[in-house]
Amino acid sequence: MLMKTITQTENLDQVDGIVVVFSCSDSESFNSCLDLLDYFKFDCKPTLKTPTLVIGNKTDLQHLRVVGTVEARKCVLKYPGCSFEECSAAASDDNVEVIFRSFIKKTLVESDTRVIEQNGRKSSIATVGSPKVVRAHFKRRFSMFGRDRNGSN
Ligand SMILES: Nc1nc2c(ncn2[C@@H]2O[C@H](COP(=O)(O)OP(=O)(O)OP(=O)(O)O)[C@@H](O)[C@H]2O)c(=O)[nH]1
Repeated sequence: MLMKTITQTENLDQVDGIVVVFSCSDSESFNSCLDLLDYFKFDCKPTLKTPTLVIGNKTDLQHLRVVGTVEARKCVLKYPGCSFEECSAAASDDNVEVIFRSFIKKTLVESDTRVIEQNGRKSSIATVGSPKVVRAHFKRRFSMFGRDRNGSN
């Protein structure tokens, strides 16, 4: 299903971030994840710098775990621009939202930085702006995530 989504994506070099999810209880899914990282980071050169988050899901199934945290992190961090987290989408108290919010924040900063670099300007508002400017920037960019389905906050 994931591969289908990828082949349909024509402008991979224009994406702001990539999230790859595997199951900690399925070594095949981890191998597929590494195949995807090979594709993104080595075959698909324009996305080399694109922030990429790899998530080991299903940590609630500890008794079925076959992919170790240390091993997975070590493999993933070898790829440029990659970070690694683990979570459980099934455990209601898990930090899925925190992980995604933090990654989105990172992609927005890096995407703004890339745009500014492409436009040939010297500084980045996202990384060297005053705290006030940065706060206003994120408030604007995150306002879309704080709304419920009716559009109210
Ligand atoms: N125990 C547990 N089950 C999960 C978790 N996340 C997803 N699942 C279950 O795993 C199954 C597959 O989840 P999907 O959301 O369909 O994910 P998918 O990537 O399309 O899954 P695949 O069928 O493996 O390709 C479903 O039965 C989910 O309920 C998790 O964190 N813990």
